[in-house]
Amino acid sequence: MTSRNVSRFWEWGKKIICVGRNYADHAKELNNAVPTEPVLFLKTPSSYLTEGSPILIPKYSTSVHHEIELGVVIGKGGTAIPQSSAMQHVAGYALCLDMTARDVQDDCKSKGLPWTLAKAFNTSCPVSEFIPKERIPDPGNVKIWLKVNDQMRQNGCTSQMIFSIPFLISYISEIITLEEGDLILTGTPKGVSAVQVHDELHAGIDDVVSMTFTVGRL
Ligand SMILES: CC(=O)CC(=O)C(=O)O
Ligand SMILES: [Mg+2]
Repeated sequence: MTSRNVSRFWEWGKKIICVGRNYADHAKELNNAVPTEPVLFLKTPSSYLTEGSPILIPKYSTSVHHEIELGVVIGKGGTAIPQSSAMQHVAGYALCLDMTARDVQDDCKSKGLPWTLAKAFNTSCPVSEFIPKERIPDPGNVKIWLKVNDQMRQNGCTSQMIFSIPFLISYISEIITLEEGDLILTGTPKGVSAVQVHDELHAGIDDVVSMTFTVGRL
């Protein structure tokens, strides 16, 4: 059997589990309650996008927002993983965008429908190169930022997260077995806004990684 390299996790087609409203400042900017339990939703493997290809706004949306997030790449699977050993299951990280069709999400929310159309469309999960675990010794204190056409739009720190990475791994794995190659998106800080065709999105974690994506339309 040929062994696969987790540093190309987006090619594996594993789960993308997203945490919503994990930063109080972002929950408040969208008039959402600050959660007392993690809010979870999923993206599909066809959401993945790597640098060099454009983010495509779906035909059914006129308001796709950027959400910059730290992604956690699972290296060792497990079910009901205790918080105390959760970090042993992490292979590394990726800077990620949770592109969101906000107009569609608002409509789904008002009708009590799931967020799939808003969150899981093709190209809705642009990712950076894989960041080995050793390069981020404290993932609970990492600055993540995003500029649109050179203007800073999001500039947050993972220390603002309501639920920590070990807690999230433990919580999620009680419900959904985690596997090697799965990705957890840990939520976005404030500053989300709509992107336009031809916009350039440039994002980074200082001294660790940066990534650039352009925006197109289907
Ligand atoms: C309201 C949202 O879209 C939640 C979300 O994805 C987040 O990162 O927060
Ligand atoms: Mg998000």
